[in-house]
Amino acid sequence: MIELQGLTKTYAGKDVVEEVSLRVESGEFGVLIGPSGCGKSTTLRMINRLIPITRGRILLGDEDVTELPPEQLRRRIGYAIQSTGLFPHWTVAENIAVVPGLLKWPKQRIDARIDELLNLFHLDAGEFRHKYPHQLSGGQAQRVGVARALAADPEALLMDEPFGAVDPLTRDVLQNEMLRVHRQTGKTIVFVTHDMDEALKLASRIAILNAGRLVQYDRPIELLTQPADEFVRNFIGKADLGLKLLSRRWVYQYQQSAEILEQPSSFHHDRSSVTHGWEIDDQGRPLCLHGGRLYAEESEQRTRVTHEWSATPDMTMKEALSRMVWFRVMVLPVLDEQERLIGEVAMQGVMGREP
Ligand SMILES: Nc1ncnc2c1ncn2[C@@H]1O[C@H](COP(=O)(O)OP(=O)(O)OP(=O)(O)O)[C@@H](O)[C@H]1O
Repeated sequence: MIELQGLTKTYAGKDVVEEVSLRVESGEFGVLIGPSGCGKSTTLRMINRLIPITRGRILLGDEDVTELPPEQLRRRIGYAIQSTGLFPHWTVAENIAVVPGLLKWPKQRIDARIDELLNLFHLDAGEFRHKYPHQLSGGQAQRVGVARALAADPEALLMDEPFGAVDPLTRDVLQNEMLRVHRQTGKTIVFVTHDMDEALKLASRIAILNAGRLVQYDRPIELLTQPADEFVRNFIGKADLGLKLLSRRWVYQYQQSAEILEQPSSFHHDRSSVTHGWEIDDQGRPLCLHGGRLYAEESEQRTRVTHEWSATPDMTMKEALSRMVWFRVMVLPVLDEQERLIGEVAMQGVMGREP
């Protein structure tokens, strides 16, 4: 747990962070967001004492961080930043080993930890251990940066716009990995971003700062449905509120059972309704959708299931809806890890309930 109590930072007589109080519970994913210059990074850097506090207190568990010895602070709080901060003349393994080395872990334990972390981020240890930062793509370097922050198994992880510098596709992949790693490790995270979509996707709680002050600290859904004031409403962006809500909903919440056709060849679409069914192979993987197209004249067509044209339970409903629109279908198959059909998610299901 990390708790800020009346946290204040003053530069040249001006409060750039002013009386900020909030609590990120153990295992929570807290996000700090706000316009440029609102004090996000300053707040984050006070937590690990890179910047001295002017007033107020920060607790890690029930201990005041200003009273922790530096090596304890390094072990208990990991830190990852946008530019990764990897040492360019050190290999990936040497970079990850920095804090465990400072803590004088035995070599064997450090080696095992490096492999474990590279695996966690789906980087092949044999291949990546010996690479130098310039031999990595932006996304790979970012993974190594986060792996390094996790090296000594800290209870909390601070991240300052870690995915700010990568392209949108890689960013999406890294965000998904971050969610998975958060689920797997249960770390308490404080994450700074200026991207509302990123915040809504990752956060269990979002703190909105404006000019050094905390304006609202809430769960994403509450922020979207009950913004504290006009500033928050504008900051969230009114335009695609419905889609933003769906970015906080997951396919498994909308998943329904799928009808499997015993005799696909005899399937005939009834034009008055949107009935449809799935043809599967002997492994249970979907081959085709019969019916279920967006337009009536297409409704008798069979649609071959492809990897892109499907959903997984942990996909956001925004992504699922986007795929339905793109592929002009009313329904997507939901697949398990072996790509077997475990259900379906339908456009009607999205429309038929409150977001
Ligand atoms: N060392 C410093 N001396 C004086 N003022 C500073 C210093 N560091 C930051 N500031 C000021 O404090 C305010 C908050 O800065 P901070 O970097 O925390 O903002 P931010 O919300 O992280 O912004 P961004 O999204 O642009 O990174 C800004 O107005 C900045 O100019």
